[in-house]
Amino acid sequence: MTDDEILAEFRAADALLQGHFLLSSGRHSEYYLQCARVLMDTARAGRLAAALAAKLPRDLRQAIDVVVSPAMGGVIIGHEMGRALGKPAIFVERPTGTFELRRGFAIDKGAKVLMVEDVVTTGLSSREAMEAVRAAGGEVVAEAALVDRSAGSVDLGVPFFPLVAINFPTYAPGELPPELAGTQAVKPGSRSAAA
Ligand SMILES: O=P(O)(O)OC[C@H]1O[C@H](OP(=O)(O)OP(=O)(O)O)[C@H](O)[C@@H]1O
Ligand SMILES: O=C(O)c1cc(=O)[nH]c(=O)[nH]1
Ligand SMILES: [Mg+2]
Repeated sequence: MTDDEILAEFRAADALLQGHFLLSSGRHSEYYLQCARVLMDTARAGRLAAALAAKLPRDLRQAIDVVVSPAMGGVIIGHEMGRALGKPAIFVERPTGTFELRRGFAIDKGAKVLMVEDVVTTGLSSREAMEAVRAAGGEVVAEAALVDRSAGSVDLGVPFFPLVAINFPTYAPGELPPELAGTQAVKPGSRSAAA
């Protein structure tokens, strides 16, 4: 799929939002990609996962033992990636603020893990999820995501395969541009404000 075709899927799902958003990292942005709206169409979710899986080198695809995603945003695309790759898909979640495996999920010692996210902005959530995977005994060999909002500038410490890379500017709370300053930010994601 071309970048234009992928962004057309986001527009068709009314998932490219404009306003004032507080992101998971604490940064602010005028734009938000609501991947949950893209993935609510199961055929579209399957199509995008197949396109993302096709971006992974063949030897990497074969080496992966398990797909792990950070909840909530990573769960659906992680599950679809597991289906596309023919691998099991599990997730980490943070009911107390730190990612952990629950629900009877476990990772075999040394298992090769593909981390799958919906969106990567600063990479903070990805790095936190990778810590949980390593603590559980897994080896993170790569990450895949629907969208890299850092337009290639983020370093996750492992090879990173986004379906599309976009540069939507983000701002620290004290550095808001005039069009955002003085407007109330909406926080669509589920990371607790305290985490
Ligand atoms: O690269 P980052 O700066 O960490 O930003 C991206 C993260 O933000 C969103 O999750 P969020 O924490 O909002 O919660 P959710 O997945 O539960 O919606 C998204 O799903 C990524 O996990
Ligand atoms: O950085 C984020 O929290 C974020 C940005 C975005 O565009 N979409 C999303 O789901 N999360
Ligand atoms: Mg998330």
